[in-house]
Amino acid sequence: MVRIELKDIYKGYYGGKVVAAEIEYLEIKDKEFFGLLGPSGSGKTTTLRIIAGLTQPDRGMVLIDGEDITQLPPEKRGLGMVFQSWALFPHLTAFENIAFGLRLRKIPEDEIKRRVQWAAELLQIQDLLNRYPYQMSGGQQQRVAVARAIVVQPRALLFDEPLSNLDAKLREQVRFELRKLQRELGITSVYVTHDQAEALVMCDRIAVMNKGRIEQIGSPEEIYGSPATRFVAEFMGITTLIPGNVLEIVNRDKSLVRVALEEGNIELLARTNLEKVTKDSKVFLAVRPEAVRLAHPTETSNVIDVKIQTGSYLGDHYEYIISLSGYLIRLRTPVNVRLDSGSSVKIKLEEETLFAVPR
Ligand SMILES: Nc1ncnc2c1ncn2[C@@H]1O[C@H](COP(=O)(O)OP(=O)(O)OP(=O)(O)O)[C@@H](O)[C@H]1O
Repeated sequence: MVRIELKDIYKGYYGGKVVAAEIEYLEIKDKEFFGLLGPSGSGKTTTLRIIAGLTQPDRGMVLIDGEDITQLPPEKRGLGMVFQSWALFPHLTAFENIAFGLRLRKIPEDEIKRRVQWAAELLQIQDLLNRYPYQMSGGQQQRVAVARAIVVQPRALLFDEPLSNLDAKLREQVRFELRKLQRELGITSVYVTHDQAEALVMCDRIAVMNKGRIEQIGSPEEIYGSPATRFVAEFMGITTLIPGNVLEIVNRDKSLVRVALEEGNIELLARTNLEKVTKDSKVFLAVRPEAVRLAHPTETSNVIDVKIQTGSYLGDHYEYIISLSGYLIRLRTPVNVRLDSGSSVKIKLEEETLFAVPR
């Protein structure tokens, strides 16, 4: 079992002007694939380096399975790392790159051969073991870097944007392979990325970071579907936030509230987090394109009249811009449904997909 905890961590630079990481408590569970997600400079790498022992925190503790390892040097923590740059040794073959950590540990030669073979098979790079890094593609080098990290049988794996040097198509493929490998090995992993989609498809849980602090921890569904703060809502790709006030709690079990938008005399039902939002709370209604569609004639709940402003053809659908309470939102329709600019339509805003975020 390998469980990682951070307690009361603080790391600042320039006399505290820059807070690189400030984390009250974070637990990464056994066998979990845990994502640290946030924009550039939000403290993801600092947090990962503190776990690795490459950065010493100003304050706080790092624990593995309850044991305080804060003072332990990186090489004694038993953690495997895969970096963005992969950092393969250019003058060593794939085999020697993978074997490097084993040689440092003075493992006998036949055991080294066996273990490198094991890692190479897992990553399907058996045929590449005699090649030098310059003789391999980016994706192949990346596999060698992962093989090198797992061959020492680390207690946990730490990834820092390991796929960012790969093109989009390969990145998608390797995401699934990495995740499959992690499951097979049952190894606790921490994965740093600034890519929302990557975090959503790969991780069991995600911590969204902003300015060194964790804004929200949750499953991909929770982070995407129930953002706890405005920052998370915007970072996870919600295009429009419309100010409103909560009139009433409509259904506690479904976390459904009625929100009055500040402009335009419009009331809408939306989901929210009832631990943070109560009657009369000021909120933003977070509207994603997938919450908006044309209303069926018989629908009445969350249906409003709007005017189409402009439209664009996007190959597999149309996208129209409409104004809601003075804010622009998107309406998507299939290519067989064409609407004219200036025409009036009824749209439905799905209660289940609309989310009210505390303001
Ligand atoms: N060694 C350092 N000296 C000074 N400031 C630093 C140092 N390391 C990190 N910082 C600052 O701490 C903050 C967090 O940096 P960090 O690298 O952890 O962010 P990040 O989320 O990993 O960003 P990126 O995605 O760009 O790598 C940034 O403002 C950064 O400039």
